[in-house]
Amino acid sequence: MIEVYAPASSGNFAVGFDLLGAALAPVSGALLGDIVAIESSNSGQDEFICSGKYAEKLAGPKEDNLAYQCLVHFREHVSSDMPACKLELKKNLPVGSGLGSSACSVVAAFAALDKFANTNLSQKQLLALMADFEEKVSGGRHYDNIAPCYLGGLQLCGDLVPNNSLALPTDENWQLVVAYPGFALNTAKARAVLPKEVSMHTSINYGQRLSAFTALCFSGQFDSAIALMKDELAEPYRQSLIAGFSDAKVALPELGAEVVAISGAGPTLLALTKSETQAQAIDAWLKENYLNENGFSHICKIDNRGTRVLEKGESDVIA
Ligand SMILES: Nc1ncnc2c1ncn2[C@@H]1O[C@H](COP(=O)(O)OP(=O)(O)O)[C@@H](O)[C@H]1O
Ligand SMILES: N[C@@H](CCOP(=O)(O)O)C(=O)O
Repeated sequence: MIEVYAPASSGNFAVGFDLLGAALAPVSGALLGDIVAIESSNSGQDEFICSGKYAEKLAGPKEDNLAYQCLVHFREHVSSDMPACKLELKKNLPVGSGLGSSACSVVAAFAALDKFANTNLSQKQLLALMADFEEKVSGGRHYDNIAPCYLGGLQLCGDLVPNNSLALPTDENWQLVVAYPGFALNTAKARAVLPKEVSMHTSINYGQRLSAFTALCFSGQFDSAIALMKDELAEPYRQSLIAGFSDAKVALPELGAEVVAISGAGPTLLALTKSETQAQAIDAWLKENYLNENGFSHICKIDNRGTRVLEKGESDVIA
């Protein structure tokens, strides 16, 4: 049996709407992401199981589940002679969270199928397959969850980027606090509130911020880079969809947060600081003030490993 883990990711990373995203690893060492287990099927037919903490949100027909759709697509279009398999999605991320939940299932499923069938697809082929599925559910073609989820790190990604993704250097001191408030916000819905067009001024600001952020990361000037982490494209239109976000945006800088942003399309909040003590204070404030009984908050670092095959026993500690 092969078990493939795909980490949660934070799309946009404040400064790169649809073009920048980071993979996340809780400092506790626990896994925050979906797992796909795949093995040969004894029945001679493909089998699908969805388990895990958030499986009940995907309790409908298996045909509605992205991981099952990946299996069907892979057999029809990539490897028709692949042996019959039993594929289990362990759904450990909440759906509609802003942590790249749909990307996580898609990436884990395709990576597991590629390994099981020994198809050895290239990075470009896999990312293209993954982006097709992300596009179907979210209402826009964006790589800012699938690329970091698959490759790890902080990725600048898009159709015009060579191989669709380029890893940026990051500061080892970054502490990323991600707080999921416990309710869902559908990505397609959060994209529908965005303006279809933006002004020349806004476009130029966006280009400046993202290009300067990228150049500063490459020259190791991380403090200047994070000073540019501002989202003028999506946050102004989305913040009213996220109860508590505006209050957190005011409160968290007083606790040392250098950036407070919406993670992906929300409702997860992303806060960045360089101090462990401040990260703990931010995490405590969010637990007290931002979450309902279904929410969670984790202090994370950037996950530089991305999607990977788990060793035996490694899947035991789920965040
Ligand atoms: N395995 C899966 N993981 C996540 N979402 C799935 C999965 N299978 C189907 N879906 C559907 O895809 C949609 C994903 O919603 P979206 O808001 O894009 O999630 P997220 O922002 O967490 O990626 C939901 O309608 C959900 O029911
Ligand atoms: N760039 C996308 C990111 C969506 O991330 P998700 O985790 O909410 O699916 C957007 O902002 O719409």
